[in-house]
Amino acid sequence: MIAEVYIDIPAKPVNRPFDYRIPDNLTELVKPGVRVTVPFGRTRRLGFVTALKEKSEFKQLKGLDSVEDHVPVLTPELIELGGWLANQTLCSTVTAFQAMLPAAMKADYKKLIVIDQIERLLEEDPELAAFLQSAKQPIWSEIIKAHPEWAKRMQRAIKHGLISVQQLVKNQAKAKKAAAVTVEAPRSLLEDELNQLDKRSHRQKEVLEFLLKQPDLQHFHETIQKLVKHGLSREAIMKLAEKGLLKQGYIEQFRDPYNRPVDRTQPLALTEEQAHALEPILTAMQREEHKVFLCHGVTGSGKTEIYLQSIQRVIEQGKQAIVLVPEISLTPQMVSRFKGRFGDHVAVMHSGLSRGEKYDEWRKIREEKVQVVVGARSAVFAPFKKLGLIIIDEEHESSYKQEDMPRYHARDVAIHRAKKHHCPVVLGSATPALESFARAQKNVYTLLSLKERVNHRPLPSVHIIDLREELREGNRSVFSKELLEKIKDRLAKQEQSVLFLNRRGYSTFMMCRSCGAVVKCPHCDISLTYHRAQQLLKCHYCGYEQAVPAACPNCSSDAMRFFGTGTQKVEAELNRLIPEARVIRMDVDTTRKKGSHEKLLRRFGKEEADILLGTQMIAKGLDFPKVTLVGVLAADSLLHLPDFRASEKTFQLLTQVSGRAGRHALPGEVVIQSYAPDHYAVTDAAHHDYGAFYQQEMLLRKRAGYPPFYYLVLISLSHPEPAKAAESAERIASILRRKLSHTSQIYGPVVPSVAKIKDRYRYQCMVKYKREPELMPVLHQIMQHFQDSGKAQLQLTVDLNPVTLM
Ligand SMILES: Nc1ncnc2c1ncn2[C@@H]1O[C@H](COP(=O)(O)OP(=O)(O)OP(=O)(O)O)[C@@H](O)[C@H]1O
Ligand SMILES: [Zn+2]
Ligand SMILES: [Zn+2]
Repeated sequence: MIAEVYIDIPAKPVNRPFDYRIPDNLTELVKPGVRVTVPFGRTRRLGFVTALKEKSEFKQLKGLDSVEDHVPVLTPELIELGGWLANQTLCSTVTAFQAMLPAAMKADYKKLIVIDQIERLLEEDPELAAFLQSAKQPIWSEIIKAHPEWAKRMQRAIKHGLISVQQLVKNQAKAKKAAAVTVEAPRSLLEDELNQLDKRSHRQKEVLEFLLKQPDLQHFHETIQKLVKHGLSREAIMKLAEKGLLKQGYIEQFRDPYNRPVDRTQPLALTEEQAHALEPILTAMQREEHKVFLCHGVTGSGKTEIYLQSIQRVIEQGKQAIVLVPEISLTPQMVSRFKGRFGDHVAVMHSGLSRGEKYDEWRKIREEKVQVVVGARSAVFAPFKKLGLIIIDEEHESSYKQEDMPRYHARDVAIHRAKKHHCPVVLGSATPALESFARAQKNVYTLLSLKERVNHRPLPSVHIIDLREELREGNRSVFSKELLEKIKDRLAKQEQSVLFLNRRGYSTFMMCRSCGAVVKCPHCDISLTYHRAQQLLKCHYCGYEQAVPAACPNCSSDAMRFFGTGTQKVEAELNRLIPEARVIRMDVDTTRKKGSHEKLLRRFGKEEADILLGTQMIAKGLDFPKVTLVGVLAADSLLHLPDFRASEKTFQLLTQVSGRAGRHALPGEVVIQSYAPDHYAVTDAAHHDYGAFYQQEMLLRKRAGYPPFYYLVLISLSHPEPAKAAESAERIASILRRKLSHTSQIYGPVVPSVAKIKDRYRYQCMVKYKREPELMPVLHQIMQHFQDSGKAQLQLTVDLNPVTLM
């Protein structure tokens, strides 16, 4: 038999399978979807088997080395999906496969040292020989780490042909195992032993007595750790094992990242609007019909309950469900809503988990130990075999688009998978992406609307404050008089406030007041950010850091000042203005440590603070009953980004943040401070008017020729030499102009707003099109050409439907 294998070659993607002969002893084990180790060139690499066949067109085939998985890690559906993904996003198939699996499954390439001439080695370097012989698996990098001085000696031994180096492909994916015991002997033998033991062996007696009380002795299988917890003696257990009554073995264990009690919840009686929205979803599931629903419901309208009740039905059908949630709203609060309803049927996947934890959650899915996964973007690849439903909450979130290879959008993958499984997709949001709402308008998606909050709770009333006015009246604080009054009022009433600022750090950048120069990163064309805690200026692209300069690097003036407002500065000002208020600050800096995010929110939930001050990460998913005031400190911080989605993002953010207020019995109020108080993104958000915003924004997009009226492709390249970068960019633009139809518009090449990153000069070309049958073939050609022509220095990326143009 012959296996087709996609090989993990990072440098130069080879986008086709290679044929390998399957040795006789492995025929049973090699199946489509397993990972294998194969010889490739002079090395060994990991690969994915995608198909088996009888014959190959090639003659001299190499054989497979070994098989890494007992159970295929890719299902037939995922193998197909990988091919589709590679084609859609112009990446190699292996890259697509890797994106679908937890990181622990990536190969770990190591160099193993093998002794070839032991006698001569013993003579020449007895110390090294002894060491290598005693090591279980002598790995080059590990030895060098422990004994750097041995590098020379090992190199000499290699030169003399005494030892050699072999490429070893290590499988990082390991299940955690715990020592366990089973009962080997029949009940009668245990009883005999119990009677024979003398007094001094009372610890062994305890173990036997415990075992004899077990109802199903034959299938008894328990970890030693658990038995010891029951008060039994480890030594006694071992003694009984030595006697052959018990047998030692292992139990595979799942690390449980959410190992904490959750209160079980019951389905709520639905409101009329909820029932209306749920019904068509259930019908589609019943009929095994693929449909995409757009559930547009105002904040607090109870979308989550609709998700929960449709998942309930999925489980009853014996099928499985995927729930995608944006990374930052994958809070413990969110997770416990699903765990509370479905308990152990839920796996959770997000970036906060360790490698091992992620791998274990993935295995629970693969081994069908759970029916539901709640996770961030990549959970869309959960290897369920009988998908009954895919839900994407906050479907407008830009984090559903992956920003590196493969550049996929989770929405597209979800719809592709759901088609294969004949099941519905539910996209939910209070502020759907313009593209999605437009599709619903055209009946490509089915619109489900929830116009009211649960139990007719009012949406919060919103006040817009004109910051220019405040400044004219001499108020230089980041707080308008009105907002400050309202915060004090909540404090008096013992209610809570949430303050939102779309920035991080103490101040964003450093500028010279004398000449206007901004301190920039020497490797990237971007201003450095001041980090107060370390007193450093840092680059957010490449990590470069430097001390704060005393004088302007441009004109030597000492008038260097920090500009911009960050959460730290606001916190300091709050402490000054309202010293009695207890403030929790949540931003990248205070939530860096694992679990700190959760801890801060728990404290706020327990009312240990009056004010929650934070960045984006507090904009979503939070649901605290005592929050009656939300303040947005600078609504326009997003509005002026060079991005055609700037207004849409501003509208979405303002609506989401406002939605945190008055979600329970107490009515809520929102204060939006802005330098552009008349901008429709601000006023429409204040009026909770998605419809008006949609109309206005669609008009502008149509005029400017942006999505959803046109599709975009962004082709970006970078090169260490500016001239080479420019030349390649010109070539690409001219290929596009020559080969695409004249209905498509080609822009560029242009230098993007960040002109240089990590000492590489950047160029971009953009294609706008409505229908372009030649697009994919031409893009594939361009990728192929620039990869093959040995231009190793050139980096080229193609981004279809980019979420940002920066
Ligand atoms: N049928 C119901 N009866 C009573 N309470 C409900 C019902 N449905 C939802 N709720 C409650 O209403 C609140 C808001 O619901 P939920 O968080 O699901 O809204 P949402 O639409 O997801 O909001 P957002 O878009 O702001 O996240 C929650 O506290 C939830 O428990
Ligand atoms: Zn200067
Ligand atoms: Zn940099």
